[in-house]
Amino acid sequence: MTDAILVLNGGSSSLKFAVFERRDELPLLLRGNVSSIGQQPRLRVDAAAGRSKIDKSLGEAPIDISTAFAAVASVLVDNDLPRRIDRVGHRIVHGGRDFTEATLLDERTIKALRLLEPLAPIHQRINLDIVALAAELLPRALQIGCFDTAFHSTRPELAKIYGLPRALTDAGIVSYGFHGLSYSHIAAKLRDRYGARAGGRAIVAHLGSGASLCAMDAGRSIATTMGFSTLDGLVMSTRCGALDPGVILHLLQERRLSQDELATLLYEQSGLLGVSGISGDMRTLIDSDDSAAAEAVDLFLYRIGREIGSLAAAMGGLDTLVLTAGIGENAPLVRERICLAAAWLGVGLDEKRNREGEEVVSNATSRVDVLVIPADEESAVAAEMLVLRSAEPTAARKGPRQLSG
Ligand SMILES: Nc1ncnc2c1ncn2[C@@H]1O[C@H](COP(=O)(O)OP(=O)(O)O)[C@@H](O)[C@H]1O
Ligand SMILES: CC(=O)OP(=O)(O)O
Ligand SMILES: [Mg+2]
Repeated sequence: MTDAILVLNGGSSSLKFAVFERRDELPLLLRGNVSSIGQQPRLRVDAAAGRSKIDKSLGEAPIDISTAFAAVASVLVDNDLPRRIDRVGHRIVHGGRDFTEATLLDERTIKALRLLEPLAPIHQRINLDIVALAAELLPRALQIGCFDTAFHSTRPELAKIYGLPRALTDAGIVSYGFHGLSYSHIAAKLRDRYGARAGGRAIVAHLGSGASLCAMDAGRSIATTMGFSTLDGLVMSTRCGALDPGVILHLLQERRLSQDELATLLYEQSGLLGVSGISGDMRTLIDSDDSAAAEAVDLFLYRIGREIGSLAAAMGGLDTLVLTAGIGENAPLVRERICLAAAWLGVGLDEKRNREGEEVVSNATSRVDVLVIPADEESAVAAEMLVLRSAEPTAARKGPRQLSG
């Protein structure tokens, strides 16, 4: 019997996976992840009905995506799941202009998505390599892509265009925004809690290895800190975040960096890692006594504080603040400092609730509800796959446009 959906979510430091029964309520069969892929990888599998939890090291050295996938595949096999899976849903980070809904990943679509690799170099290739690995393991299953960029396609035009000549905007050099599957899951949770207004004017902080903020009005994206590529906005684990474009010109013209050197610098050697010189992992930095580690954490938080002000301005106020993803869910200190930075907007934190990891962490006098909601891109992907009416995707029928000059 084939009745299950496998979801695969390749992030910049992890490969997360979940298996759901293909029914409206999406009962969860199994969930887990390989984390810290570039450092000291670990495999974790949550306990599902009648099965025991796994939490084990995969060695001291970084691993590549096929090794991480092999660990996931062996968990699926051990649980006798491959014979039940007939659809695999993939989180694909960049959908460009054409892919704004769940889409069958046929050869032509994969080719179009490969063209977007330079705009998300530490994700897109890996996401598409995962599609190939999954097709090898489950040759009879449909492979379906769900896109991080799609959720932000509803933003007003002014939130998308840059102050560049019109021809470049027309060629697709616009802001796309990312982490949309995480935001769409949070929007669904806010609707469950508050009804159709979904917490009114909300800022959601997705703080993982990659980090961004999204301003949502009634559950729809109004603005977000990431843009054309996954470099923009906040300071991240190894990515620089927003940067004066003059710095890029300087590095090219005066320092004579090659294109590859520049991409490596901005995507892999900057952010928390570059500023601290120690690590891109927030846990390590919080535990460190080194002043450079403290400065990296300070910069991360300073930029979040400023961007919260900017996004609140875009919505004309703030009713709800949500913290999510690896750092947002697990670092009470980070939550405390974000709430302090947003106190002028009426945010008040209940320190005890925050330390104890409650879902609502705002205090009784706070004008803004502050919530901690676990990121669940896997459920968002599974939900999109359920509503996929036809296996033939609109975007692929239209024929994808390329980003071109
Ligand atoms: N207890 C913790 N305290 C601080 N940071 C944490 C904690 N647990 C996880 N993190 C951080 O979360 C980040 C990874 O988040 P995650 O959302 O899993 O990343 P991604 O999906 O981008 O691979 C890492 O920087 C890690 O240090
Ligand atoms: C888009 C992005 O940065 O994703 P992640 O945080 O999973 O690396
Ligand atoms: Mg992630």
